[in-house]
Order: sequence, then C-alpha cells, then structure tokens
Amino acid sequence: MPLVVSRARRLRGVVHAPPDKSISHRAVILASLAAGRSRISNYLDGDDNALTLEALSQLGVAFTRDEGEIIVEGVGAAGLAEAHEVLRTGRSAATMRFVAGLVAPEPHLTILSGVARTNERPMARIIDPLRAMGATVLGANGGTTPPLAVLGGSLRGVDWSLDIASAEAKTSIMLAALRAEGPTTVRTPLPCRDHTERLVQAMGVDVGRTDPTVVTLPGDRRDLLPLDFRVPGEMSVAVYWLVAGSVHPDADITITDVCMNPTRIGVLEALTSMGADISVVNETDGIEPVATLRVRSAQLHGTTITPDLVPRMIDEFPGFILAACLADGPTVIQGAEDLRNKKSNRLETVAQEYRKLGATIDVTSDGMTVAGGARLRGATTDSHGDHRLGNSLATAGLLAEGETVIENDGVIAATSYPAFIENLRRLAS
Ligand SMILES: O=C(O)C1=C[C@@H](OP(=O)(O)O)[C@@H](O)[C@H](O)C1
Ligand SMILES: C=C(OP(=O)(O)O)C(=O)O
Repeated sequence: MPLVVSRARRLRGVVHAPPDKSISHRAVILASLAAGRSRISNYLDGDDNALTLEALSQLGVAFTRDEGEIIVEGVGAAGLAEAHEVLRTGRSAATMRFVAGLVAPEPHLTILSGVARTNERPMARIIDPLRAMGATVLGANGGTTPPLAVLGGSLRGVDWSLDIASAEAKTSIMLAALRAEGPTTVRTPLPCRDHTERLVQAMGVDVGRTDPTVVTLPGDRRDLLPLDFRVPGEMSVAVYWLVAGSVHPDADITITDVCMNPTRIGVLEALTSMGADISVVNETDGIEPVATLRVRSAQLHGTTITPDLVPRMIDEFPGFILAACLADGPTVIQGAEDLRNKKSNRLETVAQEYRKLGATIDVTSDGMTVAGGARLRGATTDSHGDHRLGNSLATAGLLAEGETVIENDGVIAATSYPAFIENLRRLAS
C-alpha cells in the first residue's frame, strides 16, 4: 500500500534510533566464527538482516532469538557446514558480499543469489580479492555481478588496494582474511566505516590500524572470542529527523541511541556547515560510541560536499539532499559516483523523485548540483524499492504542501526502520 504523508504543522518529540543495519550484519556473522556462545542484543528486525541470519543457519550456525536479542553458538575451529541450497540475499548486497568472504576459507561450494536490482550490483570488488587469496569465485557478466558461486579452500593473506572506499568490500576481504594463512592488509582510497575492525578487535584479534585507510589482520586461522554486544542505533536513519528538524520552521526533535562512530558522522558535519542547530548530548564510549542528538529549526544555506566526506555519509545522501533542496543557495556534491550502485541508482532516482516534488537538481557524472530554495508540493512518488529513498520521500512529505504519496513496496518499514511510520505520525501530531 502506498504511504500518504501530509505537511506537518510542527515537529516535536523524542524518537529512538532503530538498530544499525550494517553493525547488526557484522555482529552475528563474526559471532558465528567465535569459539563459544555470543550474545547480540538490539539486533535489527529487518528484511536484510533476516536474510543474513537465514544464510548463517544454512551454514550450520545455531542461534536462538528472543525479540531483538540473539544468542549465537559460534562454530569456532570446527568451521561452517556446506549449504545444500542457494543462499538468498534478497535486496541485501551486504549479505552477499559478507557471506562470500565468510565462506571463502571453507572447502565448500556456496551459491549466493539476490533479487532484481541486487543482481546488477558490482561484485568485482570482492570477487577479485577473494580470487587473489586463493578462492574460486564465479559471477555473471564476466565475473562482475551476482549470482555468485564460491568454491573456497585454504586461503593466503593478501595486500589489497580497493579502488573504491567500500566498507562492504573491505569487510568481505577481512572476513576471509581471519582464516587465511598469513597477514592481510586492505587499503581504501579514503577512510570508510570501520565497524568490522572494532568488533574483530573486541573479539581478541590484534588489528593493525596505523592509518585510517589501512587495516591489517594477522590471519592464521585464529578463533575469535565470543561477543557480548548491544547494537547501537543508526545514523543513516536518524538523518530523516535531523533534516526534517532542521528545515521545518517549527521543530524540536530529540533522537536517542545514535551511533557516533567517526566514520559515520559525515552528515552531522555537512548539516552543521550549512547552519543546522544540532547538539550532541550524553555521548558514551564502548566498542561503538553512542549519543543523543537534539535538532531544532534553523535556516540552512547551500554547501559543497567534497569527495573526502562522501564515504562517511554514503547512506545519508537520500535524506541529506532534501535538506539541500530547501537550503538557501546551491549545494554541490562531488565524488559520489558509487551512489549509482546502491539499492537504486541513487543519483538518478533521488533527483527524479525530488523533482516531482518541485526541486531543481542537475545530476553530474560524480554527483549533483541541487539548486536550493525549493517550494515543495505534494505529488505521487516512487521509492524504486529503495528504503532510504522511500523514507526520505516520506520525510519530504512532512515539508511539502498538500499530500505526498510514496509507492514503496513495504520497504519504508521493512528494511531498516520498523517504527518509521509510527515515529513520523507521532512527531507530526
Ligand atoms: O559496510 C556496510 O555495511 C555498508 C557500506 C556501504 O556500502 P559500500 O561498501 O558499497 O560503499 C553502505 O552504502 C551500505 O549500506 C552498508
Ligand atoms: C546500500 C544499502 O545496503 P546494501 O548495500 O546492503 O544493499 C543500504 O541499505 O543503503
């Protein structure tokens, strides 16, 4: 059913950020390799994360689940079982990339297949390094896209330079490297999310991190220590309220439990540079830092997002661009060409859908120019099956005149934010 959102008279209240999708994937995958029982609490109840659990179960990992808490029985030195059916990865590229790296050190055949858009997403970034480590990995389109077939075995460590700052590719290589012979080094052109590094370190591995773009793992088939970990809330969904709270003329919103990992807070830097009034309170540290954010109405002005900031706000663009549409003056986004490779082609789909609401956006080869100063009017829009676009369009509906309709195939609630619609209605009431 399409979601219909009307302009909010004001936006007030406290919302709790739902669990981080990326960290949820990583926590259960790493726990499956531990020698013993791990406890992961606040696991995201979303479609992508359910597929990661389904894949682990097919690989012989036992777990029990009670609401958001998952007890994972790690396989340790015994290793994973061979899956007898294709592992379904649905719309989740993270599941496909991570599980391919996880199974590569096993002498097993694993087939991974997604749906529709996922089967167009680039996989050479994991296929090439996993092959260099000794796995046989096949993909469609000359070894560049899903479905994937991984025939694993004994791997050797590599020194691999990714030509894109992809944390999913880095994690895929790191998962293979944990059980390879000898050390592995992964280099990225810019710093990108480091959740895997933090969790692996907490599980007893000596992670070498002298530079934020380089990570080294020792390899040599070590067991990981079990994990007792609570997944923090996600910045990439807090962004909807940070943007709505900034650009709505009568707003005061508090968002609790937001992960403040420095590799994820680029959008705070971007919004603050545009004049946003966002305060960070109660910051606590742990494997991941967490804080409460309070945002109040402010007049935003356009900015330039330079390539170095892009990986640190990569999933926030669909929401951030709404702020750019309503700021005074133009915003230029550079170095963001990989947005074409997400759950939708986010340069094209985001521009196309905000234009329907009255925004002026020129897409460039590596980003876009957003004119700013838009007067948004409700229209019928489409999420293109991409939760972050769907949730951003619903957020735009709070600011546009009249009614905004979002065709969304259920993704608005199902992928990353089960309570999104309830939270949106409550803030606007
Ligand atoms: O590491 C991760 O969990 C993710 C990294 C990013 O993808 P890339 O690695 O493709 O940039 C991001 O867009 C994705 O939603 C999750
Ligand atoms: C791109 C995303 O996820 P994935 O790469 O796992 O499909 C996302 O959720 O924004």
